[in-house]
Amino acid sequence: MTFSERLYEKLQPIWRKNHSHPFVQGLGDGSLDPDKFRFFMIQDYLYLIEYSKLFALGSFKADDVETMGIFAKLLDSTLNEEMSLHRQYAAKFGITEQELENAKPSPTTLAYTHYMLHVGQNGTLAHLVAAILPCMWSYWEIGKELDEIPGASDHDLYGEWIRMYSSDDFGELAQWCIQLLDDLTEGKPVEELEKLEEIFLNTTRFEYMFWDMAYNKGMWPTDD
Ligand SMILES: Cc1ncc(CO)c(N)n1
Repeated sequence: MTFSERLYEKLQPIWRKNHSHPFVQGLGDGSLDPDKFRFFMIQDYLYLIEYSKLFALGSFKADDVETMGIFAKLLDSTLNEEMSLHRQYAAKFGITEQELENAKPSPTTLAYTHYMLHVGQNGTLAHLVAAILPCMWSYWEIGKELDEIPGASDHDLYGEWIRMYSSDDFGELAQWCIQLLDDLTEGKPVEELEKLEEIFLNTTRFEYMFWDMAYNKGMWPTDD
């Protein structure tokens, strides 16, 4: 069993919670309140700005030019392809680019991105990959699962999101990252694997918190 297979098997209970969250279920059956989706896409835009910096860090930490190049491709595809989806949705919701740039992160967006950046800046390349992998892997899995629902990927509001995350292009990047984690953990001592598993678990948990934050439009409880 590879390290990624071990992680996937062990964390299935949390992954199933993510997949069955009412926000995700609402994307699939089209019942999601558009206002919740609007909140989600703004927070996700802010999230991806910070998340993309991890790919720049990955390129810096990589030991070979090929891996550097793929992290550079991940940086480009996130900033210029994945986030173009958010800019298009923002336009649909009448949100200007200025509003998008001026939006403020929720506590969950702040905690999730800062956790990944902390791990990415202070850890090894394997730590960085363990931190970023639940993000792309779980969205690819969720995208494929929703795409199986008849008509879901044709929904006038949520269809484009489902098509993006169920696409072969997005899946290829997720699969590359899965393979990279397995390559980086080959022959590693059990203590190192346990540390990587903890990082992967934490960002898997943050994925659930992000769905929940979006569904409840959770901002700072102390603010009006
Ligand atoms: C919170 C979150 N997780 C994963 C992805 C996939 O890139 C995303 N866009 N946002």
